[in-house]
Amino acid sequence: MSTTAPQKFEFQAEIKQLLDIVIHSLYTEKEIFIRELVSNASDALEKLRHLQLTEKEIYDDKLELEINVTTDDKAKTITLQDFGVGMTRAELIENLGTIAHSGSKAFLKALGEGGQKNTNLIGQFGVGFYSAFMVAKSVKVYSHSWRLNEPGHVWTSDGSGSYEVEPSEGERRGTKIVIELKDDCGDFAEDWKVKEILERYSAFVSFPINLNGKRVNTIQALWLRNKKEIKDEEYTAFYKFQTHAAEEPRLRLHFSADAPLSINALVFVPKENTEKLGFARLEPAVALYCRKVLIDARPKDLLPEWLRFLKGVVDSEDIPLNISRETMQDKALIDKLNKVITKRFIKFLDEEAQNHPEAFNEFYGEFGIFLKEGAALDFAHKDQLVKLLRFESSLTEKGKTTTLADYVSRMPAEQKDIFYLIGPNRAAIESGPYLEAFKARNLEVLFCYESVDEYVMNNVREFDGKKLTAADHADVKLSDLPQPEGALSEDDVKALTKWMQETLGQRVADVKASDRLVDSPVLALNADKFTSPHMRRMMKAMNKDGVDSPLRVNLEINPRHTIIKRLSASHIAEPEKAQLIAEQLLDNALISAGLLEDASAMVARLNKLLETV
Ligand SMILES: Nc1ncnc2c1ncn2[C@@H]1O[C@H](COP(=O)(O)OP(=O)(O)OP(=O)(O)O)[C@@H](O)[C@H]1O
Repeated sequence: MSTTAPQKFEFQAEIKQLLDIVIHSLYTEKEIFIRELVSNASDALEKLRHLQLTEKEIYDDKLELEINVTTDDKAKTITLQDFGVGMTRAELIENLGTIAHSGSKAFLKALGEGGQKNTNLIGQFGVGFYSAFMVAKSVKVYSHSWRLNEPGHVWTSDGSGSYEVEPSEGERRGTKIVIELKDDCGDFAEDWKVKEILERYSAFVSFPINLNGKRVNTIQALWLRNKKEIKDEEYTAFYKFQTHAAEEPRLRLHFSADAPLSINALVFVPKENTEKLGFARLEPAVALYCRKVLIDARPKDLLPEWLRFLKGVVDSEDIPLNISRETMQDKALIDKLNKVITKRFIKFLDEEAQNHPEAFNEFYGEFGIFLKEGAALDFAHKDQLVKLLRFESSLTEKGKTTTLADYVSRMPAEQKDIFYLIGPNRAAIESGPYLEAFKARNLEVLFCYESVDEYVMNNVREFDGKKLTAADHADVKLSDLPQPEGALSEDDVKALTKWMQETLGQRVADVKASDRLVDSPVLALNADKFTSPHMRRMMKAMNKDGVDSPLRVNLEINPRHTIIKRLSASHIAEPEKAQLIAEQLLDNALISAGLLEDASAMVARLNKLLETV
């Protein structure tokens, strides 16, 4: 048969099935057809660039390697033209009439497994060239191969089961796809609409994209360039473009890997942690690209939750372009990417901590809470993350911090646990009664000021084989100190604690002499093993059930303290005043523990006590 007359072909059965679904699905994100066609155009240009290195004779060789998109809002058409490799007649038939590409095959396979009800699968795969039929009444593909002696052809179809191919005179090299839009898809013939879509999906495509004669993509895909050749200003400009930030980034990591996956990543830590400022929980903002084409701007599982503060781009050639923006089909692949990037980012933080401790500490002050979250919840990375945690301690200056490893290196041989205290700030912890027993025994205590710290410490549980232990926990056993002179006798202590127990009634579970107290008269330890003082405070604040029960504490008294000695001497002779003092001592202990829940009785009591002076 002559090849000059139009020739009609039936689509392969699978393509018919595919087209039927593409056309009839109510898939909402129709706009992705632009991404798919631009991506095909970019591939065709890339292939041509390679051919130019090896081939002497290329048809229409002077053409710019660019993509031109034009819209006609009167005729309701959109046209995408590239000056890439183009297709011969045989290639048009082979590539556009039979099921060639892997995405469509995977789509049909998944469809076969789930039946027709799975038509929404189309959103999960993308179907390359055929996505044009989501919006098209008809599609014309004009193409001229790069080969000199191949004439140009036009491929035409309305997607209903057959297509035609006929010669077309005067074609430039490459491919021009003219889409006559369906009536309800007229938007895609509007310049502003197409501009927005191109900017979103194709901003970094390496060939110029012109829309109605105007260049759309001007930013380079920085992440694919050699980092030695990139200036700081370029990184900053890219960061600002990508994140719409006004400020420079705080830290950046640019890396590539070939195994186990091919990855190019450029991620940034912003200046500020907006969650800390009270803004909403951050959403994932490291976009996933495949060879410069956007796959998903906010992929959910690309990074662990605790890395949600990172911004930037991850590009992997291993990702099939038709993976969806909505649901990542290839979970195993995303998991692999997640592992590689997380591991690399933790290593980067480790290096920062070693090489730029000041910058790291500033970062930690702003974003440390995310590392804590990771240490508590990300089991796979817990061990590495715990090493990055920093705390003030009883041995650091105010504002200076220690690592757990350094703490352990300072531990005396007989110390088994790593001790910590939770409090609103350094002054509160230092002036409280809990620290003094540890100080007297030269035991270092970590200071924790953030509300998540208790949760973190409970989840982390141990470091380097040493248990993390709250220093205000009733179970902590400390070594004996030499008894100073002038303490109450054992009998006096017995009598006083018995009397206090009776006097304070339900408010205390137990009263006993303390081996912890050095300078303070009393100390309250939580009698409830399961709800720490800090947890109780938080639960109260959140109005949680189970904290309505009256608080009961173990009260410890210091038999060497003047107030206690006086109380011992006077409680029989002046029972009324002694009762006021005992109650006030309990309230003082509760204040130090952050457990005083109702201060109203205290004022009246203090006034009464003052009257006795
Ligand atoms: N603009 C173009 N220039 C040259 N060849 C093209 C062009 N568009 C499509 N093709 C050819 O048609 C084939 C089928 O395209 P289609 O978009 O369906 O799948 P694909 O591009 O191979 O796969 P994927 O979309 O997964 O990358 C391509 O492999 C390519 O050979």
